[in-house]
Amino acid sequence: MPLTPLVYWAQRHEDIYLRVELTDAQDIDVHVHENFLQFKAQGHGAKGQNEYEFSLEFLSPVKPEVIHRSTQRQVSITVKKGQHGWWERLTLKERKPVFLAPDFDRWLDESDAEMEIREKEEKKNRLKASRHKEEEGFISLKTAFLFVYNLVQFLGFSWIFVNMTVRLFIFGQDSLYDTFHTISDVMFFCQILAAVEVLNAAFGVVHSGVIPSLIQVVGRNFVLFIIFGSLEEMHNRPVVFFVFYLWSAIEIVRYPFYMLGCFNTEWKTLTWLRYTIWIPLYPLGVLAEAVAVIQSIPIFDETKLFSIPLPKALGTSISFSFVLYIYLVLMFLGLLINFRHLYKQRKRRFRTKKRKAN
Ligand SMILES: CCCCCCCCCCCCC[C@@H](O)CC(=O)SCCNC(=O)CCNC(=O)[C@H](O)C(C)(C)COP(=O)(O)OP(=O)(O)OC[C@H]1O[C@@H](n2cnc3c(N)ncnc32)[C@H](O)[C@@H]1OP(=O)(O)O
Repeated sequence: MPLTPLVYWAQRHEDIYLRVELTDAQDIDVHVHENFLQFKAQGHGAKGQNEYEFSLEFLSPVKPEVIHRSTQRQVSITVKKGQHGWWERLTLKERKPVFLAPDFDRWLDESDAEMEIREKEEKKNRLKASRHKEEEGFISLKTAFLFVYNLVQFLGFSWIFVNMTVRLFIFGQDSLYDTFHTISDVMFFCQILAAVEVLNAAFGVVHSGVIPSLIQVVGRNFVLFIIFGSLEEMHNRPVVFFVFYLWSAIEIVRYPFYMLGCFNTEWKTLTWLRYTIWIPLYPLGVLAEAVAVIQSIPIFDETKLFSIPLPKALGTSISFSFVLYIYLVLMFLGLLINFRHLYKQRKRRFRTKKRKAN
C-alpha cells in the first residue's frame, strides 16, 4: 500500500497552490494531464522516511505546465487553471480525499482573491503612471536641451549670415577679404558646439545618422581649424567668405526647423527649404572647401607646417600637403555619403507627408 503525504491547498483565479508535507524530498515526480495530477517523491513524512505518492482529479482541466519547488520542510506545487475562474472545490468528487486540507496560510475566499487582483492591478497602474511621469520628465528635459542647443546655433549662424550680408552690401567686394577677422570667433564657437550633434546621434537623442553627422562636423572643423585657423596666409582669402556663407545659409534654415520639431510643429515652407536647399548648397560648399584646401597646399609646402619628419636615411620630411591630397579624396567620398543620406531624408520626409495628406 503506497504512503500518502498530507497535502494542503489554496486557490486564486488563475492558480492552484499545493503544499506537500514532506521534508528533504528527493526524486520528485509531478505529472499533470487534463484534470489529473500525480505526485511521487522520496522524503520524510508522517510515516518516516519513505516513498510517498498521491493523485488528484481536479474539478476542471488545468494547464500541463507545473511548477514545483522543494525546501527542507515541504514541496510547493503551483498548477495553472485551464480557464481563469473560481472553483467551488478542488476535486471532481464532492467528497475530498482524507489527505487533503485547506492551506490557511494562503487561503482566500473568492472576494478576497478579487480584492487581491484589484490591488495588484492598482499597484501595476501606479507603477506604470510613475514610469510614464519619469519618461515625460525625461522627454521634456531632452526637448528643453535640444531647443536651447538649436536656438544657440540658430542665433550664432544668423549673426554670421546677417553680418556677412550687411558687410557685403556696405563694403562690396572688400568685405570678402576680412571675413575671417570679423566672423571666425563666432564660427569657432558654433562649430565646436556642433560636436554635440555627433553625440546626440551616437546616444540616440535624435534620429540622425552618426556617420553623416561625424562627416559633417569633422569635415567642417578640419577646414576651419587646420586650413583657416592655422594658416595666417589664408585669413584674407575670399574663399573664407564663400565657405562661411554657404555653411551659415543652410544652418539658418536647419536649426529653426529643428526648433519647431521640438514642439512637434512645422512650417511647410521651412520644411521644404530644409530638405531642398542642400541640393545646390552642399556641392557648392564642398567645392568652396576643396578650393580652400587646394589654395593651402603651396603654403603648407613652403612653411613646412605640420610636416611629418622622416628618419635621415629616407629624406627630410613628408609635407602636410600629402595629407591634404588624401583629404580631397575623402571630401569627395564624404560628399557622396552625405548627399545620399540627405536625399534619403528628403524622400522619407516628403513621402510621409504625402501619405498623411491622402
Ligand atoms: C568618419 C569621419 C571621416 C571624416 C572625413 C571627412 C570627410 C570630409 C567631407 C566633408 C563634407 C562636408 C561638407 C560640408 O561641410 C559642406 C556644407 O555643409 S555646405 C552647406 C550645405 N550643407 C548642408 O546642407 C548639410 C547640413 N547638415 C545636415 O543636414 C546634417 O548635419 C546631416 C547630419 C548631414 C543630416 O542631418 P540629419 O541626419 O540630422 O537629418 P534630419 O534633419 O532629417 O534629422 C533626422 C531627425 O532627427 C531630428 N533632429 C536632428 N537633429 C536635431 C536637433 N538638433 N534637434 C531636434 N531634432 C533633431 C530631426 O528633426 C529628424 O527628426 P524626424 O525623423 O522626426 O523628422
